[in-house]
Amino acid sequence: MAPGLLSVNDRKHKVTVIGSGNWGSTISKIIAENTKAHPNLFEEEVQMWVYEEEVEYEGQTQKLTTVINNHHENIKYLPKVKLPTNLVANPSLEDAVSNSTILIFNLPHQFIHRICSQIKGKIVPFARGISCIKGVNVTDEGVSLFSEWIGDDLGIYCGALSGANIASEIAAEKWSETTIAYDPPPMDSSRNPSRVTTPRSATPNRATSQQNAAELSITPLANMQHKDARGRTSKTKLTPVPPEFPPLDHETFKTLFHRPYFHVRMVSDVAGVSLGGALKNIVALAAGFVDGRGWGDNAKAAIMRLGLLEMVKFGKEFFGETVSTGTFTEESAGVADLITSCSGGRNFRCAKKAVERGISVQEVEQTELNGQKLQGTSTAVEVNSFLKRRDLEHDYPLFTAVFNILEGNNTVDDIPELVAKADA
Ligand SMILES: NC(=O)c1ccc[n+]([C@@H]2O[C@H](COP(=O)([O-])OP(=O)(O)OC[C@H]3O[C@@H](n4cnc5c(N)ncnc54)[C@H](O)[C@@H]3O)[C@@H](O)[C@H]2O)c1
Ligand SMILES: O=P(O)(O)OC[C@H](O)CO
Repeated sequence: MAPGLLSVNDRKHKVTVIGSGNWGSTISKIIAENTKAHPNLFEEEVQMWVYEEEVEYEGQTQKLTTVINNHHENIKYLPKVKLPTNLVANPSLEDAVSNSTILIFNLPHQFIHRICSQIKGKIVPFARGISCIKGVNVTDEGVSLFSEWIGDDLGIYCGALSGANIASEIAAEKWSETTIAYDPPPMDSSRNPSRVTTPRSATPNRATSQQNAAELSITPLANMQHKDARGRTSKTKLTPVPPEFPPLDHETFKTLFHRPYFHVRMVSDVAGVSLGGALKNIVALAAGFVDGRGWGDNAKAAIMRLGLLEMVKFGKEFFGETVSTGTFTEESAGVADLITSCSGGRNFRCAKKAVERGISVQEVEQTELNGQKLQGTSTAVEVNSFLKRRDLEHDYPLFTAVFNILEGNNTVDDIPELVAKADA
């Protein structure tokens, strides 16, 4: 090689996780284990941005970041789980993301807008993101995915991770599966022809044929305008990943997240994966309501069936026919997440306790979750305001019932009659 020239893949990716809650800390643990295991691809040290707060530890008031860095445990949001020593808690958002080429967004969805405005223009231009956020972004104009919103706001490409993933089980290294949707512009995977790629299926849930073709040839940068799986052209003109870095493709992301106890399936349906994670939280509240009322497993199964139908309908109606029904019915991000969330998720548990005690779900959240945040309550309100503006509440009777129960307009006893309209 000529002196001064970098060989392909001389550089490594630096990874930052933005968020350090129950799931943020668990995903950080997984990633730090994998960066250590794959030094050819990633810098070993992983940054984890922590929303700083004071905690009581060993009889003293200390900063949460200090406790995490000294004792390798997030005592507030993921207690009793040892975190890898190559995971560094950082209270400065700007510092945590500086020079990072992979950004993992993992925090309650209500905080993401402010976080993005803080780091806009301060990240590596060719960085790529993965959103682990379970929620949808609802504005007056409509509903969008956080992966899209993050990508457009920061001028990067962002995929999505979601699955049947109760954090505490995964942190304890109990086996589970997840789904990562990543459908980047062809240029990302095209500029490294030396990389060996395996042929991918042509089903809508696998890498697109556009990607396959792109991996085998160099795509001129002039042709960078990219349509994703649902035909949406990104507003962002992306900066290509330089050739001295390993490509940021399905293979690299699978390597970053896959563990023996955390199995990853890569797909391209970003909308389906994101919507599955967001909407199942509304259904999990309904499952908690009927369980708290003492109606048993048959009622809960009915809620899951109706919930799945409304999830698929919502995806098809507002995100187009290119959202794959298979994502909802076959992937961890769909039906599996629905089942686990309706069995033991926080939304389910808090809704159940609320009915048992005759108090609001928000009161249970405040008293029982030690700072962790429910996503189902705000998603139910946001989705309802979106449907109401379009006069579509009646087409989504379960989502609407959950909203009205949260608001005190209906009770759990009204659910059978309200959802019967779905079958009428
Ligand atoms: N916990 C799970 O089992 C799980 C599993 C899969 C996906 N998710 C999803 O992952 C996302 C993150 O969830 P989580 O469980 O890590 O969070 P969490 O429920 O533990 O929320 C607490 C986090 O919010 C942070 N926070 C509080 N106030 C803040 C503020 N003003 N600004 C910024 N951050 C603030 C806290 O520091 C803490 O990190 C959510 O969308 C959730 O639905 C959670
Ligand atoms: O605890 P929940 O209800 O936020 O759900 C956690 C995960 O999303 C389950 O996959």
